[in-house]
Amino acid sequence: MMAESPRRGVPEATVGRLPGYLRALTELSETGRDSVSSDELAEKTGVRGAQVRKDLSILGSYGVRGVGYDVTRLSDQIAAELGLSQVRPVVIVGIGNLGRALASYSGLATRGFRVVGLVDNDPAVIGSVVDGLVVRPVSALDTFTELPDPVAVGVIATPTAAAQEVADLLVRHGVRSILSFAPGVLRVPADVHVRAVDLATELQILAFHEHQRELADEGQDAG
Ligand SMILES: NC(=O)c1ccc[n+]([C@@H]2O[C@H](COP(=O)([O-])OP(=O)(O)OC[C@H]3O[C@@H](n4cnc5c(N)ncnc54)[C@H](O)[C@@H]3O)[C@@H](O)[C@H]2O)c1
Repeated sequence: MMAESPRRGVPEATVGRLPGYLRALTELSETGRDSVSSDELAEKTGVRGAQVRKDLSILGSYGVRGVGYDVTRLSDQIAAELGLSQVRPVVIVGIGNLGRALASYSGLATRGFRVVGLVDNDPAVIGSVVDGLVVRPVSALDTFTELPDPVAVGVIATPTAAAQEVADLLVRHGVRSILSFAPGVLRVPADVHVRAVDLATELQILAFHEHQRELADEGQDAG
């Protein structure tokens, strides 16, 4: 059975496609478009038209025949479903190559997130400034988690060896959503949501497909 998000039975796979629809709708809106058909949304997001219609109907949105979906209304609806109507504070732990790049990534702000804290444990890094924010020691996590608007997402950009320790620390500070860039599995309590971005795994999957193509080509040459 497909996993469902806890609140109202929106399948996890549908949730995973909503950001793509929202990005396409934002682009359309920026070019002054008022409406869009499900087939155009499908083309822009690489999802089948029938799937787009099904996903949107789960949100209670049905296109008008011959007109399609209202771009603004659908964007608002998806943003509300994703909980983007409020800005969510983010703290990044591990301000090395990747942490610095993430801290300066403007796409976070335009998608409803605000980096409020940068944390590292290296005295050589602590005190440096990245995109207007001073890197703080790990002990400063309290400062961010006790804000009136506490940290919603903790991003882990440390080496793998430190990732579990950092995840434990974030959880102890009440962070319930973690995005980890460190390869490997994190053990967290059941009410903590972890998303992992593993670049090396993605590249290895591409390598597998390259390898299959090479084997097929060799087979053809031999035959
Ligand atoms: N750099 C990339 O392009 C890239 C791409 C994909 C994934 N990753 C992954 O992201 C992670 C970071 O990569 P990087 O290249 O930025 O490494 P990096 O070595 O440049 O930076 C890691 C930072 O984490 C800090 N750190 C280490 N232990 C810590 C702890 N316990 N608490 C707080 N800070 C701590 C270090 O002081 C350092 O500043 C790695 O797990 C890596 O595999 C990196």
